[in-house]
Amino acid sequence: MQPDISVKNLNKVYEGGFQALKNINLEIKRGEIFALLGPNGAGKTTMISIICGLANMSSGEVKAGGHDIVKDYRKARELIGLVPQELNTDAFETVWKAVSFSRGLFGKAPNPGHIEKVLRALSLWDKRNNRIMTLSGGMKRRLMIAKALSHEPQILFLDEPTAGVDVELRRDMWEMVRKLRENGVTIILTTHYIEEAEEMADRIGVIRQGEIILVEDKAQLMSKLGKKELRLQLQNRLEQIPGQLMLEPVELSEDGHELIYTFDSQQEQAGVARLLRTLGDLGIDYRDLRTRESSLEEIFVGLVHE
Ligand SMILES: Nc1ncnc2c1ncn2[C@@H]1O[C@H](COP(=O)(O)OP(=O)(O)OP(=O)(O)O)[C@@H](O)[C@H]1O
Repeated sequence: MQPDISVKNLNKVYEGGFQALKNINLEIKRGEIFALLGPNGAGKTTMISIICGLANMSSGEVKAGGHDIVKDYRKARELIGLVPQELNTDAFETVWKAVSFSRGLFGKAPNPGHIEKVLRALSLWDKRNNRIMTLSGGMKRRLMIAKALSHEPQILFLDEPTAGVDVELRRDMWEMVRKLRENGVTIILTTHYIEEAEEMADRIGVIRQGEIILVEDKAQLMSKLGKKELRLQLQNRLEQIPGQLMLEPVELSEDGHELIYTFDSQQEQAGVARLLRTLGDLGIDYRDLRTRESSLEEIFVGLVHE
């Protein structure tokens, strides 16, 4: 199946000469949730703006649903909904009008049935006659999504959908995004919140200083780059790591009561067996043994600081 979004050799050089995107290549599959993760200023918004037709690329080729976003602008744009970081709608407008108007911008015939469905799905139906200025912050966020869905897009971009949102609303948003995906919408979200990518994404792309440094299935990423840690609580305090363990990836806790052994998730368990055997040979007893896997956050921090 052709990808919903295909980006080839995309470059963006801003006026003044700053290169915000460097030869980006990326394909987004139909029906997936793709999280684009990167630190401040990495180029996430720039990339989304180009794909959504709000900014020009310097070179490269981008297609949405097979349509070139420059040569076949209208067809490509019709397929895409964008939830920007900030709401840009007249505060005096009503919810119903704002969402209906958004649909009209795409040249689509009015469809009150669809607008009603979207507003109900986003729990905004009761507020349809309210002016936007009377909505709470969370409702305004949902309104932005409603506007983006007004023209029935196949692909939805969410630019930091939960920045500054409380935990409860964040969970609601996640739930909503999942429902959209169930209905066949392809979703690309940018986020600073690694927790969000971990919770939601099927695949993750990491962008750093304008370059995509990795694209991977979430599960594979976590098993490939994740580390495991084995902590042994010692029966008796150690002054230092015994010579026999010097070549192993072992650390001694500051108080001397714990040995910490770190290994790659993918690595076979042979190292652990060897460690435990050596401890047995040395007569070092332990009371307790715990393992821990690194979170996506640790993987991400490791990646962007490499
Ligand atoms: N209009 C512009 N002119 C010049 N440089 C720009 C312009 N817009 C963005 N940049 C620069 O391009 C880089 C990427 O910015 P962008 O907003 O795409 O990053 P981001 O990953 O979305 O960051 P954040 O997470 O902070 O939103 C930054 O260094 C930024 O200063």
